[in-house]
Amino acid sequence: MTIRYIESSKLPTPWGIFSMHGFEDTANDKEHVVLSMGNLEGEEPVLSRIHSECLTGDALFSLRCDCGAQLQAAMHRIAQEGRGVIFYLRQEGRGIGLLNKIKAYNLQDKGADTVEANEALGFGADMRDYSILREMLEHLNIHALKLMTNNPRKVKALNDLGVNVVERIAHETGRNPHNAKYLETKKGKLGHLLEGKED
Ligand SMILES: Nc1nc2c(ncn2[C@@H]2O[C@H](COP(=O)(O)OP(=O)(O)OP(=O)(O)O)[C@@H](O)[C@H]2O)c(=O)[nH]1
Ligand SMILES: [Zn+2]
Repeated sequence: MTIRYIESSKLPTPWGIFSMHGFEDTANDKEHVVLSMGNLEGEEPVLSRIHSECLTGDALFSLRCDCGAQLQAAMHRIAQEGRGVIFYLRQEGRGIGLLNKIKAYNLQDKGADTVEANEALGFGADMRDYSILREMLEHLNIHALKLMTNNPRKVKALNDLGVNVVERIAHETGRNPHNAKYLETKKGKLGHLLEGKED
């Protein structure tokens, strides 16, 4: 058990008032945030987003990726349903960290794709670990997820951990001229289910 629940508060947003729950991973001092709305308990699967930190996309308006648009769309959808949860996991850069992601972006500026850049830096294409979710789900009394994602590998990784993902909900948004090649690489090399539709 490395996840410690710390405290909860309200988080008013443009889409509605979420509850914000703070967790600490005592194994590496990472601080994770969960946003929730409505009553998560009970048998009905919970509309969910498992979002990996992307400082550039989530906070700095970067158009290199689709993260910011996906986060906003998830908040909007949960607010519309009145019930759901967003796990904001501090796994920046698919687990390689912010500074390594900037190194990877530098290689992409010179022509590498997102996978080649990670590999040139000595990392796997995706270094994320979702195992901390189990303790968070237990704490929140969540039994089954309807997961907003385009990434079937994420669904498989979760199911392998014993997390009950009963449905995948396509979550495609935020395509623009700056991230079109990046999204094609995610589709071609990382297996993301993307139809290529414009917003
Ligand atoms: N290493 C690296 N990480 C990136 C790059 N672009 C975005 N990221 C990170 O990728 C993570 C998001 O993963 P994605 O592959 O976009 O999406 P996903 O979470 O696997 O799938 P979805 O649920 O469909 O969003 C965030 O942590 C971003 O910081 C990149 O070019 N290189
Ligand atoms: Zn991003």
